[in-house]
Amino acid sequence: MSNTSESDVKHILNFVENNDVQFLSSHLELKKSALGGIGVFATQDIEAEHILLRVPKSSIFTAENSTIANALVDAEIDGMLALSIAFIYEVSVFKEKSHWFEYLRTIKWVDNEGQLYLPPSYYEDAKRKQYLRGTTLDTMYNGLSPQSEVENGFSIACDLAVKISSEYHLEIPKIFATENLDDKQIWRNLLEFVSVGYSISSRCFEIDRYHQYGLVIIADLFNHHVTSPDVHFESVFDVCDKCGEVGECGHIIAEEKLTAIEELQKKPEKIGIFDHKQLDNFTRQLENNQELSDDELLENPNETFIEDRVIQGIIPDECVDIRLVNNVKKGEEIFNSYGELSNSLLLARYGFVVENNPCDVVNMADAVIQYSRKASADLKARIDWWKDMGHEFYFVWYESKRSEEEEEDEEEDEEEDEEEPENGDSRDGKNSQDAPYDGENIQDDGQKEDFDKPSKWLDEMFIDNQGKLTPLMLAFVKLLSFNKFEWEKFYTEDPNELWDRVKCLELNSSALLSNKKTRKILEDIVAFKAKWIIPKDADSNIKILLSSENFILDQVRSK
Ligand SMILES: C[S@@+](CC[C@H](N)C(=O)[O-])C[C@H]1O[C@@H](n2cnc3c(N)ncnc32)[C@H](O)[C@@H]1O
Repeated sequence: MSNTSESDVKHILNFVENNDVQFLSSHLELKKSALGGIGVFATQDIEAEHILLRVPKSSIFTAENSTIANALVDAEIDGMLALSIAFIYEVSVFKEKSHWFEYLRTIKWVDNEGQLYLPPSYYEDAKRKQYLRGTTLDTMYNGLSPQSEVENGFSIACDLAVKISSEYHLEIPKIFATENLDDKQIWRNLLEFVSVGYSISSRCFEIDRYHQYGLVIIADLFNHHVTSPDVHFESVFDVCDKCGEVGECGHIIAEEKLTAIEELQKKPEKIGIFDHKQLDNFTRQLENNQELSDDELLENPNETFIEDRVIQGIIPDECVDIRLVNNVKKGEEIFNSYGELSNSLLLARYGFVVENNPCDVVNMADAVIQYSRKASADLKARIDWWKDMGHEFYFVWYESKRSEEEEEDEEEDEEEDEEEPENGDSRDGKNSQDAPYDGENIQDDGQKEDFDKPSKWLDEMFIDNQGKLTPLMLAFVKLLSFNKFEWEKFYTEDPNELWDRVKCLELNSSALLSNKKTRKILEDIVAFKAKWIIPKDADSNIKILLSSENFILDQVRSK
């Protein structure tokens, strides 16, 4: 989808040269990849742990670093929306005058034929959309419906452009100049806005609490590998969200001072009357700490950077790094991972899919609904119970059991690690372009909501690439397999009793398959999923996505 052309590599390298970016050019080259666009390739063998790229946060394109940063802050616009608006101003208003132009000009949102890159929710060809109806992209992520967040974002951006024009006398970017346009023309502008957002979010990284999302030169050229990524994106994420400082800064001191005042005022009986001297001592202590941590930062050595062009005075914690985690051989393409993403999510966020994607899944929501409609009154009662309360209880029980097991594993690992030396790297591994195409809507895995999810109980019904059911779907099948007596014995709406009972719903995949009754229930549900007929005239992304769903369901059918 969003691919860089070979002729743009020189602009990228110019920007690198002029912006204190450390790039291991002695061992790497940017050239055409078989996957499309540009990729990053090794020109010599490189061992794991080397840093391939170090970019000061001040050289990352973020809303905070952009020319219109103040206007965005004043308007309280942040996240991906701020990044998209800032990008549009740099490339369409400031152009050559922009500090960022040499880099941002290389980011395309239209293809060579002038067609906009659009996510499935905004495909203009109705047939293309139709081919994806009923797929996981549709049923699990609602990824074929226009996104209200994007459309609200567009209207916020248009209003802001008018405000900026009157306050700062800046021209209104064409994309936001909607006054006097008819609905059709406004829709075209909206589509272009969607396309810009889709393109930049397919290559942006989560930087830190201050910058939020940003475009990191060269880091955004690594293509995605599902199973064995070679690099890791590293950034100190926990910085002051007001100024971006690592460690104690004036804002944090002020915040801690405020908290201290509140604490002192809250507990007069313990601490006595509010004591200014006590508080000033506390503040001085914090200020001293800050000086200390600044010194520490300056001393931070840079051992693994093998580039000859090491720039003096760069503070590693104020940079983001791309670190190699695998050994790579001369001539190989070096890959990042954008996350363990199904084809539906890859298509929605990045505009491509992967053949034989081990992270692919098929959502069974539609089949479960149809199965439920045809079920007997007895089974319907169980399904209603599961929908109303069962799945929530089971989810909480299952998660707590899993975290207990993880804690036990960690304790065991810690015991084993006690003899081994520590790595010492405190940087966050905010890996990959795990960020959204529409900014506020598609989000980091597990942290925020993906699109408008239909309903959690259905959302958890899916089958993975190995033909395995999710724990909640397994439990659902087990519930349906109870005979009348077992169900009556199990059924309760008393939360205290339920906590103890839900554990008997636990089932694993091999137990499901070895039991005739549970296997039959699964077959009955899967029977509501028709096999996709692969349309000859569909594009390759659609063909791969549909074939992958067929492959996953065939595995269940054949068992
Ligand atoms: C962050 S960019 C990577 C660099 C990109 N190749 C370029 O030329 O700018 C992400 C885009 O690269 C392409 N891409 C990355 N990994 C891919 C893969 N495994 N298969 C197909 N396309 C991929 C997609 O077009 C995606 O939207």
